[in-house]
Amino acid sequence: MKIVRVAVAVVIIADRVLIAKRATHQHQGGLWEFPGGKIEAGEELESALKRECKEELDIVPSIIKPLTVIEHTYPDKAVQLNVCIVPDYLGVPLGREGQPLQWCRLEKLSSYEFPEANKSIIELLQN
Ligand SMILES: Nc1nc2c([nH]c(=O)n2[C@@H]2O[C@H](COP(=O)(O)OP(=O)(O)OP(=O)(O)O)[C@@H](O)[C@H]2O)c(=O)[nH]1
Ligand SMILES: [Mg+2]
Repeated sequence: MKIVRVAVAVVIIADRVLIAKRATHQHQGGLWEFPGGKIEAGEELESALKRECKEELDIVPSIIKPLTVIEHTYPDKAVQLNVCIVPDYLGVPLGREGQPLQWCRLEKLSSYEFPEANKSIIELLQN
């Protein structure tokens, strides 16, 4: 299976993380996620992350710190999540694609339903 490379932004301010709800028609629809999306051919991770943050949240990350890379194979799709921490940004986040947003306390992350691949990200964030 071809691996889809994805840029994932974990926007954290103090003890809260910005999460978004995936639309029902999307892959892993109805679950919560960290904003982000597919890295285009020839695109750098940072550029993809900034582009997705603008497209999905209308913010511009001012600091980007690589956190981890996670490879996960769903029954229908293989993904490589390139997860970055965004501890600062310009603008005011809004769900530009109509997706609900939530500032979730780190300790509460486990009470939201995320795609399987996110489990180890959440563990990392909470430890
Ligand atoms: N953005 C994002 N994608 C995730 C997460 N966890 C996870 O397994 N994925 C998977 O990564 C893949 C790509 O993400 P995406 O659907 O947001 O890509 P995109 O923004 O380019 O969307 P589009 O294809 O609707 O245009 C999806 O298959 C999605 O299920 C996550 O926390 N955030
Ligand atoms: Mg996306």
